[in-house]
Amino acid sequence: MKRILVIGGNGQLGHCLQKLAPHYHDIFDYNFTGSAALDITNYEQVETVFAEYQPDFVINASAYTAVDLAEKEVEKAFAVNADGVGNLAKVAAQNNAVLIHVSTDYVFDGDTNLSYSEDDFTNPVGVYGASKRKGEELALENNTETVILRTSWLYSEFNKNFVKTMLHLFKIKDELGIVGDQFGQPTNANDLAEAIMEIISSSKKTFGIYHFSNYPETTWFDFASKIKEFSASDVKLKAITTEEFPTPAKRPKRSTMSLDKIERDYHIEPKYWENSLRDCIEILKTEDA
Ligand SMILES: NC(=O)C1=CN([C@@H]2O[C@H](COP(=O)(O)OP(=O)(O)OC[C@H]3O[C@@H](n4cnc5c(N)ncnc54)[C@H](OP(=O)(O)O)[C@@H]3O)[C@@H](O)[C@H]2O)C=CC1
Ligand SMILES: Cc1cn([C@H]2C[C@H](O)[C@@H](COP(=O)(O)OP(=O)(O)O[C@H]3O[C@@H](C)C(=O)[C@@H](O)[C@H]3O)O2)c(=O)[nH]c1=O
Repeated sequence: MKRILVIGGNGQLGHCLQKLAPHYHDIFDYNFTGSAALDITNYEQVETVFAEYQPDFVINASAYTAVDLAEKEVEKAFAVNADGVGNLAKVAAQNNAVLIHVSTDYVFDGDTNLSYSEDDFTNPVGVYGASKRKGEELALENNTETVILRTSWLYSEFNKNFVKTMLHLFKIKDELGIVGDQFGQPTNANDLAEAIMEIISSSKKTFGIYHFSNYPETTWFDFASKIKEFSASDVKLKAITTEEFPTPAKRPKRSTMSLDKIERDYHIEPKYWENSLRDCIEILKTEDA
């Protein structure tokens, strides 16, 4: 049986992978680790866990994801998102393990009207994006058998994310201003977990960078408006500009990614974000009931 080591098992994506694991228990053995058991910034610890478990595949679902705080905690963001990823890639290569690493649309500056393809120029506008881009480079340099999945605007029923923040704010506010001039593609992390497992299960693997998200593009305001509709909230939403919602970190204006390559190489078809959002809100409603 092939072995999968999941790093960041307690995170949002980690939880989605755990939820999906029973579907694959006949084919794969899993080891889910949190940062207490495996801190990827600690090279010796990475080596020890690999030596003990001997994984065939490593899914890196761990990251420093606090976009605004990263502007202050630069070293911490780079330690996890860059150096830690380099550690994983090196040790994975020494152990002949395939690395599936997750990255972000925030590696792009967003100053475009086109969808980004995988080999487009990166130019992060914040520390989080810069640290994730460095992580991509270190992953590819240190392990030729690396698949990088860049995704965007991730949410799910687990952990902290935009959908859960909105649902909380809808309960405590009468009116909310939401940025309507930043464009991107929301992605249900459960769909990302499925894509990762399809790639791992695929008999023919191609490596390198792939984009994966739900589609088509939208704005944070339109995304919030659908969250309001699906949750039957009567909060009042107002579209505002980026300038009207100042944040410590700059965010890309339009980070929409083309999804053609993953469809061509792995036959993974993109899903409509509205359908995936509806699924998530239905789950959250039953949890709330
Ligand atoms: N969230 C989003 O909107 C988006 C996320 N992404 C990317 O998707 C991936 C998954 O994100 P998501 O699930 O939302 O992230 P979360 O913030 O929910 O989870 C990240 C996990 O990383 C773990 N972690 C942090 N530091 C370390 C470390 N030094 N060693 C080991 N583990 C560590 C934490 O573990 P513990 O809890 O055990 O401390 C945490 O559970 C990340 O690569 C992220 O950059 C891409 C686009 C959008
Ligand atoms: C809470 C809130 C946010 N916003 C805006 C701020 C920002 O421009 C946008 C999204 O806010 P957030 O801070 O929740 O999202 P943010 O942390 O920027 O989300 C990003 O996270 C990282 C990890 C990624 O990799 C990205 O793909 C992306 O998902 O919504 C409002 O306009 N009104 C509000 O009330």
